[in-house]
Amino acid sequence: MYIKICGLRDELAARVAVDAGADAVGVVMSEGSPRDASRDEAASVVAAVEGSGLDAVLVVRGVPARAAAETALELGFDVLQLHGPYSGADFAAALEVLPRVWRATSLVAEPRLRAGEYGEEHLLIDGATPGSGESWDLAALAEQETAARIGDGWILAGGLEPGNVAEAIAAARPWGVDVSSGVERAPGVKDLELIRRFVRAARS
Ligand SMILES: O=C(O)c1ccccc1NCC(=O)[C@H](O)[C@H](O)COP(=O)(O)O
Repeated sequence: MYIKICGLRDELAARVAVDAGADAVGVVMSEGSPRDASRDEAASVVAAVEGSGLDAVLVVRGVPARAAAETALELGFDVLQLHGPYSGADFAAALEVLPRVWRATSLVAEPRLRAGEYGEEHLLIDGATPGSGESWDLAALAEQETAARIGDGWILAGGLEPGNVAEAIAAARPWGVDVSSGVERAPGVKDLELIRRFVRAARS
């Protein structure tokens, strides 16, 4: 199970994610988010995971795709996660700059989702409001027709936490999981022990 800890802004939390056995760390650069990171904060997270084998993922919403990819490249990120209503053309533009781009959206916004439709490396299926910590109904993902249409290699997000991630994995059968609010003690403030517990629970 591939595990991404999202919304990091400091070196210590990034090192804890590495030591806990996560596969990726995410940095959100999105105005209005309680996790909106400065360039310096983003660079410190990238530096903390460099050489560890973890993917450093830049998460943006509402930023033009090519500009976001250029920022990801400049700051040393491995992956760009375009979150929200980006088009196939936006993905093509980002992919000209960076070879690894993920698409993040929800079944509410895009009921007919298919992994890889926009040339993305991975599809992240989130709840309706990214970074809200709100759980959503995973029943649709378990339906055979929907699961077959979506395909493989997708990441589940939205309202996950140490106490529910194992059950969510069993119900939805994703390739990976992503968490932000569920490993925080306040919006935007990561709890190091919850990061460790989340990774353990997702691997259990
Ligand atoms: O986390 C944010 O504040 C955010 C803001 C704008 C766009 C995306 C954002 N987060 C993206 C993520 O990948 C989150 O980890 C994902 O939505 C899950 O969040 P949560 O329900 O809090 O675990």
